[in-house]
Amino acid sequence: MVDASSDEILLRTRGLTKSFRGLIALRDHQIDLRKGEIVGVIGPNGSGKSTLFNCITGFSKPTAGEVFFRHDRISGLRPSAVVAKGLARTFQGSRLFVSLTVRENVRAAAHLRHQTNIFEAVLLTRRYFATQEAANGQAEELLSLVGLSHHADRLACELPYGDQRRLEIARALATAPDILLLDEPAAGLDSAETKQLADLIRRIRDSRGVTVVVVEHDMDLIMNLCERIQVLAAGEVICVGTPQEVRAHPRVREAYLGHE
Ligand SMILES: Nc1ncnc2c1ncn2[C@@H]1O[C@H](COP(=O)(O)OP(=O)(O)OP(=O)(O)O)[C@@H](O)[C@H]1O
Repeated sequence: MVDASSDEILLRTRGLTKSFRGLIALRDHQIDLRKGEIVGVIGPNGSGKSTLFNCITGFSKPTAGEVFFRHDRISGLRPSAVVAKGLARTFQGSRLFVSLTVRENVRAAAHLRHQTNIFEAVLLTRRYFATQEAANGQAEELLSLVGLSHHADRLACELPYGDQRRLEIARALATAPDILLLDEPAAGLDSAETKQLADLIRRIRDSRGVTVVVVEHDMDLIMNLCERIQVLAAGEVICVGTPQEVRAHPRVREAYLGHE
């Protein structure tokens, strides 16, 4: 069991801004993420939540501002370089390899971490086999963590929707991240599946020490799961606090909770 959260700051954004032809989707964003915390990002549709994830993970180039992971500036890096630093994400829609099995999906992601070069693969070196074995072991461990071991040999496209979402999380974890960013992980899940998801996210943090950021519209999930919540409205941070503080904040009620 890993200590819940520490004072170590893993991720910082400063002045992070993104505009699309004049429309400011994210303005002067700032957050300090502490190691081991579970943080929620909420806000009405179009408030900049996905833009924030895209700017942090290299899928979108910020117009201004910076992102730091530990002491490294990561803004401007390609998505694969951001993953290699230790940040993994899931997307709003499914991005599984539907024609691969569940196990193969996790193995494919593990390659981002356990890299072997083409010569080792052709020459079948000892290091190549060791790397393959490590990736296999890790895939089994992750499938067990997300409760999908019994589906390991099924095609990803055959899984029920809720299982596919958990497979996406296993795939992100296969890159051995320090920070996991989940974009609307509960979308399309029923209330029992959403509860299981919350348990899984807590398990991931508790057993692996992974810091988690969740963008979600499901208020019950956010309020029950997150220790700290940041609220965006029209691209700006309007409040950061505990679930209780956020719930009681007048600007949040006005911008978001009032329109539930
Ligand atoms: N590639 C793009 N080109 C132009 N405008 C964009 C682009 N991506 C996002 N936007 C705009 O930026 C604003 C913020 O969008 P974003 O998707 O970040 O919001 P969101 O909070 O994630 O919304 P939702 O909850 O609906 O997913 C919106 O006005 C959106 O239309």
